Amino acid sequence: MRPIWQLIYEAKTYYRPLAGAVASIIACTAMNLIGPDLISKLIDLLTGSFSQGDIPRVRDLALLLLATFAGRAIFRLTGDYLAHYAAWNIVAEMRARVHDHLQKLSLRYYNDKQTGQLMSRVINDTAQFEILIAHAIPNILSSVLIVAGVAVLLLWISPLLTLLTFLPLPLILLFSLRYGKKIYPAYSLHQARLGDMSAVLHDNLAGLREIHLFGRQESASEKFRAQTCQWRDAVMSVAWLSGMYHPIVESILSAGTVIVVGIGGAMALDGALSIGDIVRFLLYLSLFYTPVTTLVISVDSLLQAGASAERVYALLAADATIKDKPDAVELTAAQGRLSFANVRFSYDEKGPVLDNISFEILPGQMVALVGPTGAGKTTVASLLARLYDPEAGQVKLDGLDLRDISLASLRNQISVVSQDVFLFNGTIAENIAYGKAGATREEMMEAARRACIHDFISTLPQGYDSLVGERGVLLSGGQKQRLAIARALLRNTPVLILDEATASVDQASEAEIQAAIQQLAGNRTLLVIAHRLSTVRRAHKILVLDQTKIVEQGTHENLLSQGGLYARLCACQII
Ligand SMILES: Nc1ncnc2c1ncn2[C@@H]1O[C@H](COP(=O)(O)OP(=O)(O)OP(=O)(O)O)[C@@H](O)[C@H]1O
Repeated sequence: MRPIWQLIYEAKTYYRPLAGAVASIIACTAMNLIGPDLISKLIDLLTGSFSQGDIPRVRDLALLLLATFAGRAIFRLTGDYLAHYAAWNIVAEMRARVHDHLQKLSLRYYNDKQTGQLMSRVINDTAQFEILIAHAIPNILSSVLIVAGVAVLLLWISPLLTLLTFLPLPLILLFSLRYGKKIYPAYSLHQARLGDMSAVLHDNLAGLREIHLFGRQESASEKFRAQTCQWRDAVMSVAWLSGMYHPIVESILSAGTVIVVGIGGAMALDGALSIGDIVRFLLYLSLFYTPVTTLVISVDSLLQAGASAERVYALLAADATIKDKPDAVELTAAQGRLSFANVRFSYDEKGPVLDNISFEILPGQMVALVGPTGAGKTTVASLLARLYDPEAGQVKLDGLDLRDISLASLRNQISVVSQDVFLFNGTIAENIAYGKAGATREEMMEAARRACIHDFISTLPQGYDSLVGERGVLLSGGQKQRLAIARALLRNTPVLILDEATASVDQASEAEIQAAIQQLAGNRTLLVIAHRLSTVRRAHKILVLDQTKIVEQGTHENLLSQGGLYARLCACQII
């Protein structure tokens, strides 16, 4: 229940509409309670010594009843609107908050998470808050008010009959407590299964190309179907529990009606109660049963929202490990001196990916990082951009430990073109300008020219305003890479890291891009990670990474003459 209290506490920003909703609920309850009283008065009048002179009283009672019903409708509408207004605002804010938190969390957090699962928390779990705020809590409030009001009125009509009618209530309470214990885990499981199903759906849609290429549509369908079956089973277990609960509660409650009809009828015959009182008692009793059932359903929703709130707050409690120190330095224009000092880094308990790595890249130098696949080259780039922090040692820019520099200012000094280019669904211009807000068309075109993509863009009917499709599906791998290079060049940062940035580009274009990038070296620091060693021959220094260590470093000629790993790698590529 703690997450529910936390959510209710956080809803305080909407106290005005919520207070309005509460006031409307109270007014609506009052209207509900007045109705049976007016009807029984009418019956008393009609079954008593009714005369023509009583007609105005009948008319007044009817008009009052009409006003009560109209008032009830107006207050219900107002309460409903205000509660929904607050609820949907809270859901929207919560979704934005969870999204923003996800943006802040370090990459390490995502290592063991599935995108679909996280999407389910942002969309499905937060949707439960609307049910809580606009339905469960107002229903609980109005039910409690009606139950309390009706109990007082019933006691007032006949204390004996009331006590007899309420005999089954402790049974319902006991039963409800046991039910709560069973249904809460069932709701948690339901939300978890919903998350699993979203995760598989996300994988199957994102990996559609691979599914087609490997002819795995059937296995993808089976996987999704299996997940839907698990979700269905979880929903069915919730449906079974709540489906069983409601008829049982109703049956216990209906014992009350039997008692009123039997014992109340006998009391009326004895003259201890009037027919009007019996009718009033029965009308109030029917008012009493509905809220008791509603209360149960609402407690259900409350528990379901509790399970969702728990999942959402667990996500919000995850701490961003990569964050600014309170006294972080704002770097405005870095010189671009990069260094690793005895750096050790592991992704998990499997052991270090980098161990005791030290090197320095001077401003304006072009340094290449080469090595076998999986040696840790991309990891070096990630540490330089502070996507991760080292376990031991220091990564520095201009002699400052990256942990002492504000993240925003650090990222303003470094551009990284990654192996896997990600383009956003939008136009080519939007994707190039992504790295520099407010870039002019001219600047964008200049960057595109340097990345050898301008000519291609010019052939498109809509030029720079052409759409790239989701994740850039409308472009080839090489075109995407060139766009990503243009995006990085436009930023014009003192440090540029190219991680296999030209791997999908044909050799002629690669030579052109290399020449353009080479021109950049001199006034910026360049770290080039490449498998195609022909692209790194002119580097000031080549670092050779293998099995967590830098095993060789020097110029192309030096390293070739040493006849070590670099020479062997070059021999394989016959450069
Ligand atoms: N997010 C991650 N979680 C766990 N292990 C990872 C993660 N990313 C990379 N690794 C592991 O770290 C090691 C180094 O990976 P890295 O991507 O840095 O190698 P690389 O030299 O860039 O490889 P390649 O040349 O194939 O791109 C690999 O063994 C890889 O399996």
